[in-house]
Amino acid sequence: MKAVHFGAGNIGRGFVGLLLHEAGYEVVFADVADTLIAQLAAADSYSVHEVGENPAVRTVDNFRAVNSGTQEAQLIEEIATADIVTTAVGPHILKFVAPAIAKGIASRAAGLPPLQVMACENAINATDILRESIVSSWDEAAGSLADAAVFANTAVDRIVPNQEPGQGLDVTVETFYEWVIDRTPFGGAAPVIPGATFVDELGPYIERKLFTVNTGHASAAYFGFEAGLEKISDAMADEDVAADVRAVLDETKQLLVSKHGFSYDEQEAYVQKILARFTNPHLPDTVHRVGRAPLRKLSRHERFIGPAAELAERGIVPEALLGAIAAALRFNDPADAEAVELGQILADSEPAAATERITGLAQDHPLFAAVCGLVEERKAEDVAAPA
Ligand SMILES: NC(=O)C1=CN([C@@H]2O[C@H](COP(=O)(O)OP(=O)(O)OC[C@H]3O[C@@H](n4cnc5c(N)ncnc54)[C@H](O)[C@@H]3O)[C@@H](O)[C@H]2O)C=CC1
Ligand SMILES: O=P(O)(O)OC[C@H]1O[C@](O)(CO)[C@@H](O)[C@@H]1O
Repeated sequence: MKAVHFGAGNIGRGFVGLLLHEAGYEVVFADVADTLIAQLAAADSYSVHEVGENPAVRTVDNFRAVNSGTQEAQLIEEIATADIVTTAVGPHILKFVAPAIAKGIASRAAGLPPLQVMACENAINATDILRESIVSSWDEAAGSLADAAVFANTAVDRIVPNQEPGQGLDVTVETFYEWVIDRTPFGGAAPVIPGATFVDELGPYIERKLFTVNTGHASAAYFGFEAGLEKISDAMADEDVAADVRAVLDETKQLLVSKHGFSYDEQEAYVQKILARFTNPHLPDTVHRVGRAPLRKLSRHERFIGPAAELAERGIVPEALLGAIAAALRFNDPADAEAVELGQILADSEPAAATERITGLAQDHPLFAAVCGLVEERKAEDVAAPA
């Protein structure tokens, strides 16, 4: 059994690649980072260090590597003969990996079972996003895409921080993980991945994960950044930050319980478990990594505006989420390209235009005025800031 996995970064090596390896797949890592691909090609194995409660070290071997930027023919051949293709490249990168996947699917020999494609990204229905891009570059002469590939959405959850320099290919991760996969597209022929959980209705799980783990984690990052703290565990040790994060998760809990019918107690237990994960002092995780890409995180259906908009539509003012959005607007990390772009939008545009551009909210949406007020405040701070 062979899996081609795009993105040999933190989640690629420390989570998806590990679980595919443990499921018995030979993993072919595809990435555009030359040094990383050279390291993987030269290595026989790497270690995944699980830190926190019940720490463990797992070894990954039986992998190969291909440079998806420079070795297209080899990549297409790997995909043509694979059982599974997965990605962990970032939601905005999916459109760039789609053409090679389309060509690989088109090159499959007649009689092979359909290629099983799963995007493992922090985005609602990331595989659908990938499939749309594959459809756009599909060559109709190759026959029916639906006969040649099956696409399943997934939700992935494991905190994998940026790795310390000098660690080589080894990855430090938290002990917890959850990979939830929509079983329904496989029609009885789902892959056997013991570390994954297959469900018949993925939607509520994806939304619960994004609006709890990711909303909470990013809130800790933005509140922590505002408080001048560096590590996520230090941010969570700060009483004010912890209380603000808790208040945010109370609001998303209210939405998730009423929208998806999770019981109050079940959601509370989920929140408690996640808050404990954020405090893990063994993870060298920073507010800069967890707060990365604020424009993506502030977009319309993402972890802040998504739940805040739905609460506002229900007549509820999401005070705590608005606090987190205000903190996100202050995430001016000069090393983060999206944070720099966010600063530029705030500087160059009028409040209403900036709000629309950053959040995708329509001006007549019940959340718009409150967010626009925050944008206005943020702009005033910049104007008032010393040069
Ligand atoms: N790190 C974490 O704790 C978690 C991350 N995620 C999601 O997993 C995805 C990946 O995140 P990380 O592994 O943290 O990022 P990362 O930056 O460590 O890894 C991404 C990898 O993708 C590669 N890449 C970029 N463009 C590419 C292309 N065109 N073709 C092939 N490879 C390409 C990069 O070189 C890099 O090695 C993101 O969607 C993220 O939201 C989900 C759950 C947890
Ligand atoms: O690219 P993103 O959305 O910041 O993804 C990383 C996030 O995913 C998580 O691992 C949660 O699964 C968080 O640790 C982290 O904040």
